[in-house]
Amino acid sequence: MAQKRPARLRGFRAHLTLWLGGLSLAVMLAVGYYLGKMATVDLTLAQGEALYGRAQAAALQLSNSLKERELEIGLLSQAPHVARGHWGDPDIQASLDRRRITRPEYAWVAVTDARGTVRQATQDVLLGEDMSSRTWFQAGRHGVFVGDVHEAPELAQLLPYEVADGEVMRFIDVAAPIRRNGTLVGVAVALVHWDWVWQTTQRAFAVDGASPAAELWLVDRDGSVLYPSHSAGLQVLPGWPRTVRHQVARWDDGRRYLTSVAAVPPTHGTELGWRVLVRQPVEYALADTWALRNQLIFMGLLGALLITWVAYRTASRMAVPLERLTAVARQIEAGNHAPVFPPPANVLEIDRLSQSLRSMTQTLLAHEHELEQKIRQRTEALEQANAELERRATTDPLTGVHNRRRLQDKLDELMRIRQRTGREFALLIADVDHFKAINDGFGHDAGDRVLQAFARVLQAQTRATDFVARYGGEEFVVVLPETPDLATAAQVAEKIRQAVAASTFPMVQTVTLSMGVTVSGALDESPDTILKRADRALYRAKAAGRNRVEAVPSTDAAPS
Ligand SMILES: Nc1nc2c(ncn2[C@@H]2O[C@H](COP(=O)(O)OP(=O)(O)OP(=O)(O)O)[C@@H](O)[C@H]2O)c(=O)[nH]1
Repeated sequence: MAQKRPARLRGFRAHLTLWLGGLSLAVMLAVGYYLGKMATVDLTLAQGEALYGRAQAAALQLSNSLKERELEIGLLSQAPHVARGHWGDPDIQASLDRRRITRPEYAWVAVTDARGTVRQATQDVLLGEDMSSRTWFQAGRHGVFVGDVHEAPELAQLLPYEVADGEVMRFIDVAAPIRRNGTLVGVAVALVHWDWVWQTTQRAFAVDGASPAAELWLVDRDGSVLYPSHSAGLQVLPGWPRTVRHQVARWDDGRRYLTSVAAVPPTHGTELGWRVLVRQPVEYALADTWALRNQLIFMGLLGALLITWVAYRTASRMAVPLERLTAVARQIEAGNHAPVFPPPANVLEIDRLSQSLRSMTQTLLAHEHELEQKIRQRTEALEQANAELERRATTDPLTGVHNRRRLQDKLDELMRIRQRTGREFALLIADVDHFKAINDGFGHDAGDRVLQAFARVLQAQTRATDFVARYGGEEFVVVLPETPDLATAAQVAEKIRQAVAASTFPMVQTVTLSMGVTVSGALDESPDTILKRADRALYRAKAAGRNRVEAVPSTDAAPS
């Protein structure tokens, strides 16, 4: 089954940094977002109120401007020389002209009689014309009147006045009744250049440039644009609630504007129902708000970065001693029994870990040392046991000399050496004479003791490099590896024979032996042929009367 791959391991440092960094980023962004939202709402409200204030100021300015005109025409209508109703009076003409000249907003100032015929007029425009059907006349007979803005093409041709390119000359009618002793004798009227009134209003609006890119519009009671004239007639405030002072609205051009609407206060005589509308693109209106929001986001990110950095530093402070401890643990793992532990980290848990690792190492090392001791002791015991086993496996238990199995191995080894080096060796078979009689006469134990003493004599008479083994019963084999010469071998055998004959044995006192001697030769294929040859020589010695040595050369072929 395929093993699941382990997840990629991250260091303590990376873990702590990632977690704290991520957490602080999330918290900072959440707090920043919340604060930003609050600030945005408050600032947007404040901007809206400011814009509304400006719209209101403009509306007031407009209203005041109209009221001034209203007052002026009202005063004109009440002037004694006008109220007398003597329409030929040159003072009336002078009054009219004075107003037009001193106040450029007046396009035309006139007085009519009670029937609506123009009796005096600046520049004699429309003099003698019947104005009884005009709204201003109808309304002006009953009281002071300010009319809506209107165009007057026939008058525009007669009146010299500069208007901006693309603009149409438009006017506001201001009229007031002329009464003498309470009886209507006529109507005083002035056509005020709307353009002038509106520009005055606009100048007041833009006087300090506090609202960049803001536009001032005038809207009538139905929501149709009165000014600027390029948008005249446009419906701009469908569904604008009366109670709402300002709001961010998307306009027909697709842009979003902070928009504010203020009602133009009524004049003394007329409730025009106009409203001043101010709109400012949100990128200008809310620039401060957005800047604050960006600052908050920036501060949040900066804060998160700072916390991440602190987290990284803190994690490093803790990770470094941990990494050092890990290195120490690796040294111990690699067999270093005396690792150098790092200095205290001044962090309780890490120092405790270091202390634990140190004492654990000492305990482990003590155990390891103890284990090594035990292993060494056991190994020694095992080696001794093995040696003892080996000794027992290769030693004759009665006499202590090599046994027949060991003899076989020795002969095999010598045969291999002979094959490789050509070095020959001698082999002697010694047999106690009449041993049966000893057993029979003195008992089996006595026979054993004789055999032990016999083996000791054999060993005493041979060199350390020679090899003595019990071949079986009372037969022993002596191998002389460094004696390739038959005569020398026979001399050694003779020496042994004499030594045995001269020795005193337990119980039986004297013992003799017979020996067969031979040396290995080129024709010998196995140890067996050599043993058989020596045995033949022994047989000869026995046959020749015992207590003697018989030697057979290597070339002596076995009888077929
Ligand atoms: N005590 C004792 N006797 C043994 C041991 N091994 C063999 N014998 C005896 O040795 C005797 C050997 O007798 P034989 O083979 O007849 O030879 P011998 O009596 O020595 O006669 P020759 O060799 O002809 O001189 C036998 O009686 C065996 O029982 C042994 O380990 N201990």
